[in-house]
Amino acid sequence: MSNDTNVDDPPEEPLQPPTADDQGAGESLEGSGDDPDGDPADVRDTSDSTGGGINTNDENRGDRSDQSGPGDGSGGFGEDGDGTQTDEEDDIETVEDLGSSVDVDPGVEIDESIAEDDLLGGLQIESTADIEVPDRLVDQVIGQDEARDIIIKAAKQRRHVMMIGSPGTGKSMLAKAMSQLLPREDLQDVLVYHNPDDGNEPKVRTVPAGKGEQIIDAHKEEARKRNQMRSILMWIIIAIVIGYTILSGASPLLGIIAAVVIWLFFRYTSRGTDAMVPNMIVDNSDQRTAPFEDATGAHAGALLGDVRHDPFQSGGMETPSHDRVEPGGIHKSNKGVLFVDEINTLDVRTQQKLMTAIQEGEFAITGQSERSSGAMVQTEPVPCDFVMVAAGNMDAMENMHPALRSRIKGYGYEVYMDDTIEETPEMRRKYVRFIAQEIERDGRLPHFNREAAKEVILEAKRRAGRKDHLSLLMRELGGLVRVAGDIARADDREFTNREDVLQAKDRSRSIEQQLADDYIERRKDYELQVTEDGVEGRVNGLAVMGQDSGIMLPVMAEIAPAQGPGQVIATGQLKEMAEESVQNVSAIIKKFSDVNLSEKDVHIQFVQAGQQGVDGDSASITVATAVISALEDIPVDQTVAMTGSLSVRGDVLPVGGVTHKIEAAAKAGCDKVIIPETNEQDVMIEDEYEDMIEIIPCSNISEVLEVALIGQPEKDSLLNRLKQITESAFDPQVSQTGSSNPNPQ
Ligand SMILES: Nc1ncnc2c1ncn2[C@@H]1O[C@H](COP(=O)(O)OP(=O)(O)OP(=O)(O)O)[C@@H](O)[C@H]1O
Repeated sequence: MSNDTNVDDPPEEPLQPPTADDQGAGESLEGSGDDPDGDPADVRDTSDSTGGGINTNDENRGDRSDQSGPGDGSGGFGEDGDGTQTDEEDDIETVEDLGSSVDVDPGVEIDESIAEDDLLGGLQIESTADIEVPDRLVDQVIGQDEARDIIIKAAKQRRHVMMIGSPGTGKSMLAKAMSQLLPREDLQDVLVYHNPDDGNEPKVRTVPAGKGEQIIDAHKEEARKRNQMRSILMWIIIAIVIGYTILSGASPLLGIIAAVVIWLFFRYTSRGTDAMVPNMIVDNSDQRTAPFEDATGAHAGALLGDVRHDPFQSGGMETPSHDRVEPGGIHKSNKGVLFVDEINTLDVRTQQKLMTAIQEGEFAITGQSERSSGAMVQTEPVPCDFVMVAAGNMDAMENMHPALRSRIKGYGYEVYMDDTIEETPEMRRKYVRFIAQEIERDGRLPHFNREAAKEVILEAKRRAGRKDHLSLLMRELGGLVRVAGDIARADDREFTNREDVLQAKDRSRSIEQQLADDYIERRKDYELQVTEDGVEGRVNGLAVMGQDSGIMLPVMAEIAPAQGPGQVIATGQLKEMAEESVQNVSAIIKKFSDVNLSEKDVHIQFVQAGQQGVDGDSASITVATAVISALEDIPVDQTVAMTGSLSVRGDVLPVGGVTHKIEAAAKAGCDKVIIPETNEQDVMIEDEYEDMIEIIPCSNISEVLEVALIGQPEKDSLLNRLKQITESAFDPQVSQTGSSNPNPQ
């Protein structure tokens, strides 16, 4: 390997491991500004022995073996907000130093005596403008302590991470934060050179970040000088030829033709000089942090690199192959973070290639389209020593290539993102800081006054759907902050106030919520809504659409003698759920009724429901009530709505989204709503609905029927029979001794 790099010659023997000499000044170019005679052809590197050289790819490959051992982190993280390293943070050595999740800045006064009950956690502020936003992204993350710790640890150890969880919980934010934690000094520029031996296999070289530009400039300057010299030479030759033609008395036309031929010759051959300028495919000169590449939904070319098609291909008009090389996300994220959301959407071949790239730490670039001239070209391996952060929901994990998953697992961490977090005064304070963060990020919104901030936190509580918890679906909460801020901004107000937040809540209704409201309106038009009368076999069920919209879905049941073996006949895609509900309730029916369900056809209809309306088995007490009502000919109170899951023993089990369901029942005009007793603590309905509806928690099916059925004495008789069987079912003594079973085997 030559020790001097002339700009005309790409470094040779690219795949030999560098010697100590190679790594030093030998093959490097220094900035032309330092060159005393200004000649780029002999520029030299003066940087230290590890930083300055043009690197062969083996240096990158060497890094990979380090990855298999634990604790091989390159350390050196701890940056200011711009991601640049600061001296005092260079001392940080343990994950714990970085891992402790920050509260609001210590300068803000906190009244601890009221913190417990105050929605702002005791913060003594006028508005969110008093809160300072931390510089580093990792410190801005609210909740997700485990994911945050793992990101910090993985950055130190250069491990891959898989984050699974709901959208908008901070997965890409954490991946970006990770790139700020990786050391910046490892960054490299990647240059692709023309290969004079094989035009279809361009050479690849890496240099420390920022050097690439100097090399390109030096090559361009050299090419410019050569072209200048050639031009002078050309004009001299043309002048001689024309002079000779004139002096020899030959036709001037002959002289002009000779001049044109000479000009064409020089022009044609000058292309070779331009081809010597390398193509910098990765330029990290301006990177203030390690690179972060979001390859979500990228096609193969964008992820793995590509070589552009050349329509001319030969005859001197073609673009040299090294100039047509385009890097992929895997190359641009070299020494940084490659973030891929919904990784299962990448096709299998691309996932396999990604796996190879992870394993090798380098990946040659070739044309991705088989019919393109780019497919003929394949570069030497290009470094792609990235840390991958894969993200998605549970489907993404199940459907991703098993070998790729095992690679991430084997060389990294997996973490599940939380949807809610326990509400503590400190956490409420962080939510106030979140509002300040979102305002700062947007850059135009007015800050929130105390009351507005409280309303946002209240909404986070409501959206959590769980007692003493706050929702961590932060993107949606950020949306509320932005809409409220926009309302205040439109009025040119200094601060966003509570009314703005309330209005924003109404305006930022999700599509599902709008659809649900539309359903309710239409039901009213067609009189499908709540009536005062009792109806046999018809129960007002409740469901959730999307994440935050309740809807009332009546369920109707009809029992008819079966022609053959009895079956459950349900409409549409809810058949499975209906069958399960009937099976659950059949155990109870068998005990209190003489009717043999296996000789009956049970018809169930979810009135006007699409599949999206009902989730899991949350309608099973509704189906059970409808079936029992139809079976016993006892009408159901139509001013009652209900939600709850049912066990085979008749227990009412908890379900999700109770708050939204209760609100939907109130909007639809119901007077009472039955919910599982265990869900009582999760209820956080808006004040406006509180007086509209009575919430009745129930723990077993007889309590549900007690509320829902009307029409004595049939109801009393049914409840008596039911009581006997449920009491014996719940009697621990009976269960323990097994005496309820007359014939124990
Ligand atoms: N835990 C969090 N702390 C602070 N802000 C957050 C958090 N999660 C999300 N955000 C805010 O929401 C925005 C979107 O979050 P992000 O893109 O990280 O979500 P995601 O989980 O990657 O979602 P998706 O899977 O839909 O891409 C962030 O830019 C940030 O403003």
